Amino acid sequence: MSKVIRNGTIVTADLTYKADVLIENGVITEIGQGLKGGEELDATGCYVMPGGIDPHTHLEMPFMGTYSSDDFESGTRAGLAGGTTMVVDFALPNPGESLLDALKRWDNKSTRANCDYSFHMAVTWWGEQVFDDIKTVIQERGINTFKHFMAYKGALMVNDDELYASFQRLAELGGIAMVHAENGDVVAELSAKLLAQGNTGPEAHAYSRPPQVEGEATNRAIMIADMAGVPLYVVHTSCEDSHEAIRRARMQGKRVWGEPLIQHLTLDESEYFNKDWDHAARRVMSPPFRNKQHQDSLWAGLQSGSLSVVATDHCAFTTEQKRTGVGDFTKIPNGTGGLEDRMPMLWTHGVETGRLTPNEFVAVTSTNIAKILNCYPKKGAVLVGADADLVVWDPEKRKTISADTQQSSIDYNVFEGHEVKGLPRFTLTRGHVAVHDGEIRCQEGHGKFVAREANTTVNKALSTWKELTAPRPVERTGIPATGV
Ligand SMILES: NC(=O)NCCC(=O)O
Ligand SMILES: [Zn+2]
Ligand SMILES: [Zn+2]
Repeated sequence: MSKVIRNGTIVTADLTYKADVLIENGVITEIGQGLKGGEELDATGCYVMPGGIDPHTHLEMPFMGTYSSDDFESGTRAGLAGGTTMVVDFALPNPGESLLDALKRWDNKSTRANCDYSFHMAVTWWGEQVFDDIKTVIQERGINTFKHFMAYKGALMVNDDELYASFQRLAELGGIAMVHAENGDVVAELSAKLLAQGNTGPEAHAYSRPPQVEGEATNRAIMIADMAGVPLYVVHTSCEDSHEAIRRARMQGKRVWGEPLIQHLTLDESEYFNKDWDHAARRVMSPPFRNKQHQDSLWAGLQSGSLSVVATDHCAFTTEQKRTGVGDFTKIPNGTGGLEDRMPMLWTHGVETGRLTPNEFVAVTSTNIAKILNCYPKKGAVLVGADADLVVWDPEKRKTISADTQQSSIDYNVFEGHEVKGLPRFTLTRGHVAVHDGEIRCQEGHGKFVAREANTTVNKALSTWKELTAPRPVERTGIPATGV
């Protein structure tokens, strides 16, 4: 049955106007005045926006001896409740495992998704197999983004030679490199020293990962990407040190994007000094929360365009899982939740405060990442022919965030007690109304994989420039004879 969203104001990354939206077979088929459809959704007083895309989640992720607790069912349900209609998760090969085998595991997990999803591929080791698999992953599996961990020494971390080899391969095949930018060697040394000095609590997690280690790794990744000629996406940019590197690179014309998280934008390091061990440990993630100056830098980056996307890095562990690290902060599983809260928190602290316009909100929660990932305008747009992944956003609707009412399966929420203003009235995933005025009507398994082709316009521009400016031998006349 067709649906029509009536009486709303459409807000996209660049336009704001009043119109109705007709949806047939999960796709937007008409935008205009006075439209009629089988089912009518009243958007009076609301903004009709592209559904959010969260490009950074870890659902049912094997990590630090356990699995993150939200899976593709509860995670995507949480996303939809907060206006997010697509997630991009990271497929992680074990050391020595082929990328394609890892992808099979992620294919199996994702069958329960309530909304559309895609994958980034992680490069966690390097060898001939990975070199070969990258081609298959890009050309046959529709995945064009590859994440590299510069941290988690002895587990997921790759070294500079591996980064360079992988980045070169991606440049050749039209992929995009992603990095978790922290100097893993220094973090390992600092962690051991802190433990030896008796710093065993969750606050030591923050001491072991100061902004400098993130800034250094970001600069290094930018340099390696530039040498390899590949576009670079820096995940969870948390501080000025890293932002400064990204800002400078962009001003130099390099193709680099930065992704702050809603947690880093709205929560700060004081959380780690809470006397309650559980409170502090629940907020342990990498990079850790920073001080207010770093937060201001991230907001300024979103305002000025030097940072492009707001994500969550949703990787939710229960209190019981966090308690594995009692007595040794290095054993606290790293990760926090946020899928349900990203859009309302960003609206409340961004749009309601005047830091962001509604159009900028759409850009950083949906449209920019759809363009970077190469799934625009199927996703991230309110256009005829686009998927009807939409959120009807009520700017007057309020709630207090609480674990008691959340969709996530964990037993707490890092935003507990925060008041938000601006929430979905309806969330539609390919035309299906998954959230109806506060009621959750998800359909398990409704989500489909979104394939993304390589060689985006940015890849093409960069390779053209690199070819034009490549080192060439100077043609000379009168070369002196050798061996005289
Ligand atoms: N961020 C975090 O602490 N956990 C998830 C894995 C990662 O992205 O580093
Ligand atoms: Zn990371
Ligand atoms: Zn992550």
